[in-house]
Amino acid sequence: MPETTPAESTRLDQRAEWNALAEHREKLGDTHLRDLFAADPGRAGRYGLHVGDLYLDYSKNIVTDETLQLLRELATSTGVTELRDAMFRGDKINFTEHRAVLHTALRAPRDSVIEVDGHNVVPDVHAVLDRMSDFTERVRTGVWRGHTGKRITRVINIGIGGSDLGPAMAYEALLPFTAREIDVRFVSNVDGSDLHEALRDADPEQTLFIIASKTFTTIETITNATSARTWLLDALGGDASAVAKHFVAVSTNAEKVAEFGIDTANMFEFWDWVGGRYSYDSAIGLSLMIAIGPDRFRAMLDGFRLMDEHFRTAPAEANAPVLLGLLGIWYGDFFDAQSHAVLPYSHYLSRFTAYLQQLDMESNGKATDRAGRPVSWQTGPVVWGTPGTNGQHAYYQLLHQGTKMVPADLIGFARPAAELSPELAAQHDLLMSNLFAQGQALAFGKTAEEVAAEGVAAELVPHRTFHGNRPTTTILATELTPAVLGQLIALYEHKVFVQGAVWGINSFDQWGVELGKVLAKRVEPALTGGAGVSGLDASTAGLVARYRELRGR
Ligand SMILES: O=P(O)(O)OC[C@H]1O[C@H](O)[C@H](O)[C@@H](O)[C@@H]1O
Repeated sequence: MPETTPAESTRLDQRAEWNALAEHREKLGDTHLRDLFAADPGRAGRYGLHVGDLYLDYSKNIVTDETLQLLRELATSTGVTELRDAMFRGDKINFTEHRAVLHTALRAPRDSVIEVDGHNVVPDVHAVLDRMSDFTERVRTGVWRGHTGKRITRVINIGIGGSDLGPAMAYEALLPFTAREIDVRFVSNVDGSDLHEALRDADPEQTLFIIASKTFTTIETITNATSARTWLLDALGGDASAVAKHFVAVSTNAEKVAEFGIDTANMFEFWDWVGGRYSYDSAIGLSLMIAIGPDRFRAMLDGFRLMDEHFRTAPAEANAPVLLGLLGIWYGDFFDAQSHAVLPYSHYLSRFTAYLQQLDMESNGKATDRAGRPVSWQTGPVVWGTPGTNGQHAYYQLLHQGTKMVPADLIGFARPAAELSPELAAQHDLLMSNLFAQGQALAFGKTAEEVAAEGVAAELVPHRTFHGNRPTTTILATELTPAVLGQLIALYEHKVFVQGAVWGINSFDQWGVELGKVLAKRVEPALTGGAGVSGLDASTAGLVARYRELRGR
């Protein structure tokens, strides 16, 4: 595997392994999960996988042993293993930005050696983790105090995208493990209402802002951070030295942090080999660490590491990220599925799918292969979903009887969250019975004969029939702990990796977000009234003119 631009290679859809899958798909035709289960009593047991605290049941996927074998052959021929090893080794596989992709180094053991340009990055990772732990302890125990000597009771993380979604998701996920005396908030939107709500009942003397931005140039974050500083200084009598006690930064860009006015002694560093959407276990997780404490943060890192090791060492047939990645390719490219639903049966995972949207869609939403050619196959799916039972009473109708195939992951936990009362904990069985029932209904449906046998009027039978054959993978974990969350996130990180590798795209750049940013900069002066509207297309110019009129400008 070359370190920079990959050489021209056979196009994915011209590979023999791809064609073999296409033929196999044709032969499979309308084979129903009902037939697959009837023909193979051992299927459920065989298509199950234990990794750490997770159990994956993938038997409700429209696959046979042959399908899985052919998919693995595709993975082999497209060099997934080689690219994986190159990633773990620190090669610059993000070749459009000349960067290594080493989020796995963020959870590497202290004594391991991972080099980027001849420099071992592991001691740097642990030095920052140690500084984060020390700072966290000082905030949590009240040793770190605000400018006027009061304890910190509110932490506001200001960041967006990868500098927001990870800690915000994990904070929700691990709420039962958080120190409730510190209220942690996340502000991302440049809509002033977001910061307004976080500040509404905040005491400036007791508020700590974490300005989280890899580049420290992101307009939304810098704008919100500037407003937050004004709010603080206005409240504390304009003494600029107050900033040092109320603002810390998380970034790769010390120069910009200093320029903003935050002392780099109060900066927690990470590095360009950590992609934004892969960064929440770096210093970007500082807000989370303050919420759950350093020990639980490290337990979460252990969970990530467990999955890293599994991905690095398990054979393809028993490798969970490989398996999930290949199943997604199977549906996207051979069944024309356009989306993938992630449906957690846990209230605490309410932001989980939003987090995965960036992880997956920013990574694999690409249409140019690594050799610079347009792809002629499907790449990343639209990822969507919300917590389980709520979705059942909203959009599951389409999952069951709509015209689209939506493969789904159903995620559930054997034990309820630790702090529930016995009465509320007892509701867990009902929650989980819904998860199991949905997987069953989606896979097996209900035939017209079965409906008719229940005495349903003939004209209603077609309406009440469920075709079934809608694939799901069930991920069952013991309990939503920090370690389990780490395992789950790393599972999806590596799944996304496998898919990008097979599709032959660079999963680690994100040029697609640039154009809108550039245009926004061009449009803004026209909105505020100073500049004319020249250079805009007719539709946009019309909208701008209308906006100005409505604002009385
Ligand atoms: O952390 P920052 O540099 O502020 O970037 C925040 C986000 O903005 C960008 O638009 C990227 O698309 C994201 O990948 C990134 O996570």
